[in-house]
Amino acid sequence: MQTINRLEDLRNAVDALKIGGKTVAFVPTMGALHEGHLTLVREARARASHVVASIFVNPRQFGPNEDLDAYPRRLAADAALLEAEGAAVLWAPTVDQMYPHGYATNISVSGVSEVACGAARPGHFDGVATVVCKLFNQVRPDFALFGEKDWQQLAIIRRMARDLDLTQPHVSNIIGVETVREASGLALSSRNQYLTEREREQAAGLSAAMRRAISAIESGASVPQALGSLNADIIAAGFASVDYADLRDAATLEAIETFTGQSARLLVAARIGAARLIDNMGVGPK
Ligand SMILES: Nc1ncnc2c1ncn2[C@@H]1O[C@H](COP(=O)(O)OP(=O)(O)OP(=O)(O)O)[C@@H](O)[C@H]1O
Ligand SMILES: CC(C)(CO)[C@@H](O)C(=O)[O-]
Ligand code: BAL
Repeated sequence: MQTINRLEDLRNAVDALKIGGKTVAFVPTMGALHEGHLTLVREARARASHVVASIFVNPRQFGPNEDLDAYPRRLAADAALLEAEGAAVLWAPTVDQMYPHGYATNISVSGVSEVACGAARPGHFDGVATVVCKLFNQVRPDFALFGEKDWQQLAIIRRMARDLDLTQPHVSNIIGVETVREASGLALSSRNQYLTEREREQAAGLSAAMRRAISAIESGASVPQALGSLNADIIAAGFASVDYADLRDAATLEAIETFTGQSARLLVAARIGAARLIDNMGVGPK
């Protein structure tokens, strides 16, 4: 595997990978890799001839009081994991390369970016859309893979690809991969490292509470009532606060007040210890 940190070298490497009509699948990450990321790489390998992964802790998607400085960075260990999974190229640009002096362009996807995590983290999804658009233009992959753990992010990237007529990748080749969980049900996340052992056990209560709320909604309970009980259950599990616990349309993320079997997603963000954890699950037809 080649680790590359100059754009010109990346372009040459990707051109070489594509010789003979070979395909490239791209897995963007912020590093601190875990089994969730590695599952994306395996899925990418199954879909394309070669895999390009990126590691870039993107300052534009962190708010002023968020964990940009504390975010775990361990490039050498991550590179070894990617190499063992058969990735061909690791693209690891610096902040100055991504946003050189004078950089002035922002991509903002309205609607789907404005609710849930977008309301709780102003500017976050502009930062995500902007960096992902740049990464797509830099790598020009045939496929790109994202985790469903970040469901709203995936919906925003698909909206952006559709709206901007992106072809590398085309929106139909932006692939969502099911959330990888610990045996306890806790969704794997780089930010789980901020949890103590006790908080990690308590955090497992989040997915259990979500599953109970989904059963209630699918059995006909009123959505506001089920979400009220879910909030209480999350706090009872040991979380300090709930940023949001919403039932939303799976694609547009519009709020759903009455569940009538439509394709819906239960999305939650809640705080425990030093971590803000997110999770989401499907409701209704799978
Ligand atoms: N548990 C998981 N299952 C599947 N995909 C995942 C999982 N965790 C992260 N991913 C995906 O990996 C990609 C890179 O995510 P990122 O590097 O931000 O990791 P993360 O664990 O989500 O970190 P964070 O703690 O910042 O949310 C994203 O597409 C994300 O959705
Ligand atoms: C997609 C992404 C790599 C953009 O920085 C990031 O938001 C992430 O890791 O989910
Ligand atoms: N995986 C989402 C990236 C973020 O929280 O900034």
